[in-house]
Amino acid sequence: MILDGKAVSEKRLEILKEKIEEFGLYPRLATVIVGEDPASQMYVRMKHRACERVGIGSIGIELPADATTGRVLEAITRLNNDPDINGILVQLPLPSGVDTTRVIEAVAPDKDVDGFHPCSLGRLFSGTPVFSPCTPQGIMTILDEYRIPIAGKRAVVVGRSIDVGRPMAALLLNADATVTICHSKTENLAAEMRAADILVSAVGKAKFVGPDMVKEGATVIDVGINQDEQGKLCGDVDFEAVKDRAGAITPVPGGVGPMTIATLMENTFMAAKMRTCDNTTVW
Ligand SMILES: Nc1nc(=O)c2c([nH]1)NC[C@@H]1CN(c3ccc(C(=O)N[C@@H](CCC(=O)O)C(=O)O)cc3)C=[N+]21
Repeated sequence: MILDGKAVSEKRLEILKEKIEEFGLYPRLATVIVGEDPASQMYVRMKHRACERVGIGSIGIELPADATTGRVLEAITRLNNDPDINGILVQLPLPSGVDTTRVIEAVAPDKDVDGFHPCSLGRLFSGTPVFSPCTPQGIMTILDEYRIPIAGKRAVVVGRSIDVGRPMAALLLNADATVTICHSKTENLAAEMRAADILVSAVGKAKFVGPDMVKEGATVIDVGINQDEQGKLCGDVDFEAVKDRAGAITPVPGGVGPMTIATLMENTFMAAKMRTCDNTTVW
């Protein structure tokens, strides 16, 4: 079975659009992009387009590639203090001259729709999440939509980044999976991966996951964004070689990517709702 992230994201965006209307809210997202990396620009454009579609206002802050950390922090402080902005997204990666950790930690936790702030990650790891990072949360949504059982299952996450691997493991653990995190130093990696009922690959290497690493019937989630020999977009998984062995598998494109954006919209709605309706501060 192919897990159609595009279709699930469309469905979730439609539902969200109705909810936003029903609540009479006009959430607003600010994106911050530093430099002119074409891929980053494309992702940010896609995010603004999604905002428009569901009734979220958006503004884009663009800083030059040589902006100092101080200059980026200044922009974030302004957005933190702007009552019209509910969510702040700093597009990653930042240029090497900018201190990414300081920038992430400068975002007000109640506007942290990316879920990368230590407050958000701390909540997630304690099992009381507020904003979960969009890519792993989007993966949970897709597993849920297709009714893939998680509780008690063996989940293996390959990759330990702050934006994908670590929060993915925390979300799966919160859903009662037995979770293993693998990384570049893992011994007997293929054997670890072969034990997985749910295998999440966030490695960044084309055709990294072959059939010898996949248990028959496993659910395979491909977070990779790579290029094949022809320069075509492809994931970490050798899709053609794995698809018949896997019980369920996400394609690239059309799998995890669209879910990331749909989840960002949901997080931004949640940020607006928290401020306007809940009348409580979760922090
Ligand atoms: N602060 C921050 N938050 C992010 O969420 C974030 C980020 N930085 N930096 C970069 C990554 C990457 N990312 C993607 C979003 C959508 C697709 C997506 O929709 N991809 C389409 C294909 C698009 C194409 O044709 O290239 C698909 O897979 O079907 C992919 C990747 C968000 N990221």
